[in-house]
Amino acid sequence: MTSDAASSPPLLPPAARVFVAGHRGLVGSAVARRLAAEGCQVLTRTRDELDLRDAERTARFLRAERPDAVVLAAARVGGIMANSTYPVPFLEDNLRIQLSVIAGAHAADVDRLLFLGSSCIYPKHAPQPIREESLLTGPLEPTNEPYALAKIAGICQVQSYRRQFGRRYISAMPTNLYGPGDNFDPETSHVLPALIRRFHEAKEAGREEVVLWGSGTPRREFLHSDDLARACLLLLRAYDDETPVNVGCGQDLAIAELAALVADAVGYRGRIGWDTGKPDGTPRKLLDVSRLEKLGFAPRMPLETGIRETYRWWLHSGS
Ligand SMILES: NC(=O)C1=CN([C@@H]2O[C@H](COP(=O)(O)OP(=O)(O)OC[C@H]3O[C@@H](n4cnc5c(N)ncnc54)[C@H](OP(=O)(O)O)[C@@H]3O)[C@@H](O)[C@H]2O)C=CC1
Ligand SMILES: C[C@H]1O[C@H](OP(=O)(O)OP(=O)(O)OC[C@H]2O[C@@H](n3cnc4c(=O)[nH]c(N)nc43)[C@H](O)[C@@H]2O)[C@@H](O)[C@@H](O)C1=O
Repeated sequence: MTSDAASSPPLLPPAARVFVAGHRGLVGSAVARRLAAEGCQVLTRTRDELDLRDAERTARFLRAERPDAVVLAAARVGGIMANSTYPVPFLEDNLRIQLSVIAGAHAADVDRLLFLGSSCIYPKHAPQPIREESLLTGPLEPTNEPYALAKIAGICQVQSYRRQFGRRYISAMPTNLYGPGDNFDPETSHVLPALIRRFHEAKEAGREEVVLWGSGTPRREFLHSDDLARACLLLLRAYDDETPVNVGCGQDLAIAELAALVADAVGYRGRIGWDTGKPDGTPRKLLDVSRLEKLGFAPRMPLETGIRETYRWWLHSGS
């Protein structure tokens, strides 16, 4: 599973040049910070400079730059409502980006690539905690099926380049993430930044109730983006197998419990209501992270601290 055989080149050379696709996003920005802190050279392009859905331009860019490795953290991403409202771009943008970047990396003879998937690739009712082996064993959660199918195609693409061409491409499946640089738009974001914003605005306006989506009973696992970035570095350096690797913290909580934590961090003291007309999504999504733990990973950021730091970041970000 791991490979640092003396005969083969290192999976990630010291001071490697790494193209981080999606470097302005939650994940890409954390990965770029981590790579730079560890002495790597980070190569970036904004979406205006290079739309990664454009296969020809992406291939040309990768051939010209020939990085040592690619981290594919560019994607069409969003919370439960964005996924269910815009299924077409969640399917098509992600398929296009993956086709451009993964095929383009191979054509440019880039031998190392990390593809970021998501825990939503697993069946809606997968046994908990979810092992990597649960992939393709049951029906998906309908609210994010197009996105999940695109991500499953990405995993298959990575595995196919390994099998047919011997490429050292790998996939990581992160749990729900949060941190600085997240999307705080109340309609399209994930739950944690949405709650920070909703509670903050209610506190500022002196409102007595905030109504959240769904029943509050679904359970989710949250990992800080800096912890994810450390996991990505570990995988780039030490993992070389076709099985995707789950990335999480190994603990989950109900959305109602998360709401209480966020309200406390923000200082909102009013009531919390639930709009059960809004979707709950998957009832539970807790990853089995034993594969990653065997490589030496342990998360560092406690959820309460991470929420407080992310709230502070957002207050000062002006976003
Ligand atoms: N956030 C989460 O909770 C989770 C995320 N993941 C995975 O992590 C990865 C990154 O997600 P995250 O950082 O949260 O997402 P963000 O939305 O924060 O960032 C996505 C990045 O992709 C870029 N991008 C999107 N479309 C294009 C395009 N056509 N051409 C070039 N760049 C593009 C965006 O550019 P721009 O800045 O210009 O918009 C942005 O920098 C995704 O693969 C996602 O599936 C997995 C599990 C959970
Ligand atoms: C990472 C993952 O993210 C998405 O899946 P999700 O985990 O269901 O995402 P979410 O963060 O949007 O919601 C989590 C829970 O929280 C509840 N909830 C309450 N109040 C708000 C609220 O105000 N906003 C949001 N977004 N959710 C809320 C919401 O009803 C749900 O029960 C996937 O589409 C997929 O893209 C994916 O991979």
